Amino acid sequence: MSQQRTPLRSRSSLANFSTAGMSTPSQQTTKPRATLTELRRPPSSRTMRPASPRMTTTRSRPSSAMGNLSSGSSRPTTPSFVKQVPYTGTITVSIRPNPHSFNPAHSPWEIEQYSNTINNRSDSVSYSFDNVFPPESALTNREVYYKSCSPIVNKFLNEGFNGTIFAYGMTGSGKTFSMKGSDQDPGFVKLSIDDIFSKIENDRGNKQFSISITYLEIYNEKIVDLLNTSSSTELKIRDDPVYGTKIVGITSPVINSKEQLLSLIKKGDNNRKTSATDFNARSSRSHSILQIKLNTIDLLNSTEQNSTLSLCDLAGSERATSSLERRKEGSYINKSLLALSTVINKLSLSSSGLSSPNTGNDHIPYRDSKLTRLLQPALSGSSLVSILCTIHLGSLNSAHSQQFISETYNTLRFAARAKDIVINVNKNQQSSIGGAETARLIEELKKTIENQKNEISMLKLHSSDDTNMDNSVILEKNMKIAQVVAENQILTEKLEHLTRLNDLQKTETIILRNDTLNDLLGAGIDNSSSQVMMANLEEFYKRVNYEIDECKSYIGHLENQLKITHQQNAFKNDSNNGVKEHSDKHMDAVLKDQEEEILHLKELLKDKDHVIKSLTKTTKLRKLIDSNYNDENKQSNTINDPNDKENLSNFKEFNINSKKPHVSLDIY
Ligand SMILES: Nc1ncnc2c1ncn2[C@@H]1O[C@H](COP(=O)(O)OP(=O)(O)OP(=O)(O)O)[C@@H](O)[C@H]1O
Repeated sequence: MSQQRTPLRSRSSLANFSTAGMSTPSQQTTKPRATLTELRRPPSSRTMRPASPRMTTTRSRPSSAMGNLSSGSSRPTTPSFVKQVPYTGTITVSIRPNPHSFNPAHSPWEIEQYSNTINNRSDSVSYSFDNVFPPESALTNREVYYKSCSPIVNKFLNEGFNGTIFAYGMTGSGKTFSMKGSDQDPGFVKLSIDDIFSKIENDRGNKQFSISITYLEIYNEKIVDLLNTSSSTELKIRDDPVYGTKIVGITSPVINSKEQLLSLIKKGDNNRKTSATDFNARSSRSHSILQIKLNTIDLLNSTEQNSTLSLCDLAGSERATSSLERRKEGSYINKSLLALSTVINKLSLSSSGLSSPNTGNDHIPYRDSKLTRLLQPALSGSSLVSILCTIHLGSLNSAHSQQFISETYNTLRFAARAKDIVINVNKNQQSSIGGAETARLIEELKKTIENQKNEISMLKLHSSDDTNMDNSVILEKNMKIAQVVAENQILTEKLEHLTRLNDLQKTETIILRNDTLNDLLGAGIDNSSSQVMMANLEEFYKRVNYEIDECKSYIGHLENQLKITHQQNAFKNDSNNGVKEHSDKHMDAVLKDQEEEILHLKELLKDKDHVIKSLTKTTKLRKLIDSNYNDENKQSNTINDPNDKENLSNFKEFNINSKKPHVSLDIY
């Protein structure tokens, strides 16, 4: 990717600006707490649709609105994009058999490609999906990607939709083969990155793009940052109004080039836990999620849009294996896949109108596993989704035949339920650069808080029903409630903070800040613009100082809150010994959250200090260059007075020769 860019005029956060705008070397940045621009969109809701006929012997399903690119399919298409927003339709579901475990003479399964159907000969059960690929080794990942994923990647790139692609299936069935691929046959990750960068290349005249990524794995129910495995602290999931959920403290490097992105992913892949199992010599023992966050600035109509593409390679379901460690991993894997299956089942019932809202049965247990919690935004309507289900067609006389048949049935049932889910996806809002969005952001934050409160009530309702449950289950449920309450408390704090910022003058300050900064950095280097630049710089200092004051006051507010929580904690421990243990854990979680918030804010302040220092240095440099070039009478290498000598030493300090610098701002 070329480094030549016109100045960025966006309301990106200061922390982002300092890594991108200042063209520092590629950094692994941990994002600070949400800034104004980060607070964008709460997850949107699912819609109900009329009941679809449940499984009989033959399932004929509507295709997803992403369009079926295969020829010959006669199935109707579900409603597609109506005037761009929202998207109402089904999840794209595709089936891909592993060619190595297929014996056509003995397999109970047969595939009808023209109708995208897979049938079991022994019991005449038949399933239809958006795509059912043939079990051929010659079928490339590119062909599968083109039919099952590229419509979603295109919507992600061109229309600002979030996209989620995940591979699900039994161990050894071909998930990693499809997602990761090989040098000869690149997988979905590489193919979507190719699409992203060719889009950037094509649109570089009219649009500016910035990309950041996160790459994590869920191993034994713990989230591991694949781009920074040195940290021993467990990463936590939080609700987030922009992306639905977010991981606190995960590294999120800004991407400078395709090569850098691919090498980061390679690094992450190498950090992933893999081991040999009974079915796969290099089995993934974790679920991995790669998120590519794209910020697009349309220079023609001065709008900005954010969208996220999530690529997930799930671990495979499996039966008990001989190794103790593999068994332990396997039980975590199976538990989280069961949670995913339950979520999919409930969403499918809800979409079919078969669950009753009043009984509380439509409560979707996203919090039962880290996997479902992370996929929650996607499955609850903030993302277009494509699921690739990989299967073993097997053969009746193979050693693993029974396991293959039952796992393939499980996978197909999962796929069939997923196909029943109707999602109503809003594309991410385009925001005008320079327009005040605070009021809308506040509304969205309020909605998220309200949704959380409903979830808390729902969870409480369920706990009060559970009179026959044993103590450990009740405790676990209570912990879940405490967790949501803690998250809710933090979002409420954030809302208060944002509301305080919503004073018109303060909002303008935030907007102007980035414009000023851009003017400052994007200014030419003649004398008059240098003066403008100096004036801007002074203005900028004032504003940053104002924000620092705001941050300090917020830190003070949080510290106060912390004190109150400490006091309440002490009081509760005195007065309520019966629930002391649980109360302790809950309070600890709240305290830890608040301490993290303070830490983040302090980091933000540090970032700002850093930006001020960099700007001071830049200004000094510009002054030097201006004075050197604008003095036409001066001989280029003659040093006559003390100021010139000082200038020379300053040039040395900056390690430059006295040539006019080329001013360019890169956003990645
Ligand atoms: N469509 C395919 N064409 C050719 N080879 C395949 C295909 N699918 C899978 N394989 C091969 O099968 C083996 C297992 O595949 P892979 O590792 O992708 O399985 P997996 O589903 O990711 O398993 P796990 O859940 O254990 O990680 C690999 O050797 C892979 O190369």
